[in-house]
Amino acid sequence: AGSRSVGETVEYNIVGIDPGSGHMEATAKALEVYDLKDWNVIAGNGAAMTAALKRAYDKEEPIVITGWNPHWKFLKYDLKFLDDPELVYGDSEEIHSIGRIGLQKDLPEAYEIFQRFKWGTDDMSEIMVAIEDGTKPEKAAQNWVDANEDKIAEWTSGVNKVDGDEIKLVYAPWDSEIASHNMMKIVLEDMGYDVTLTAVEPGPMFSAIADGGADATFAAWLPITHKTYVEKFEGKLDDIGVNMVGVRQGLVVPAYMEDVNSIEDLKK
Ligand SMILES: C[SH](C)CC(=O)O
Repeated sequence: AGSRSVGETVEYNIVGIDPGSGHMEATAKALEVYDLKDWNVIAGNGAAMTAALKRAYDKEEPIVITGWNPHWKFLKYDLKFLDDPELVYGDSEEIHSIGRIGLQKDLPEAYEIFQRFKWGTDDMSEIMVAIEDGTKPEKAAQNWVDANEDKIAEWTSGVNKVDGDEIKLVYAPWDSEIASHNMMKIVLEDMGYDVTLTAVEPGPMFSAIADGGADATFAAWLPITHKTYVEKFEGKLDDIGVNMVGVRQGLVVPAYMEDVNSIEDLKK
């Protein structure tokens, strides 16, 4: 019999993450745009996706996952994004800090810090890799804060400390966002805030800020990944600024899948 199609080698499955994520929305669109009608995306979460990746990678078996960078998987495994000529996933994206309307008036010092907050994919990856290697998120974030006082001073110098003001941060527990939000919790606590950090699904991450139940998130991937949510809550969110550039989402395969280099190749 001839060699199996790429689809047959992975039972036409793409291993995805949580249902409400921008990944899953973009991947559903990719199946349409690239006419991958026999394919389906398995919803799950980041941990299930990376567990499936490990199982396949250790046996050098084919696998297609929804992936994003920065993420520790690119440091641990030899992976590649599939070319996306139709730009369904966009190309380079940015992560934005989003606040509730009124935040600048209510918590001006925190707002100033959020306006100045910017760090690199390597900074985030440092915390993420430490967590993946077994360090607790709070400890991995504290270690990064201790080693990067000069960078943090760019966000906080000249900002007055507060005396126990409450601030509520929300984030979807993707490995990248676990890193960023545990780090910012420490920065804000060092500035005197009483910080509540709540992990929620992607939808509630935006709706909680839009209805004022939460104060901010640093997890909005734009212009494509979270476009739907930001449009849905148009006028009810304050896009405070970009905290990271050069991020990317898309379909990812191990480099050993040498004949699969574009989403188009999934039809081979
Ligand atoms: C961190 S992932 C690109 C986020 C998402 O897919 O919504």
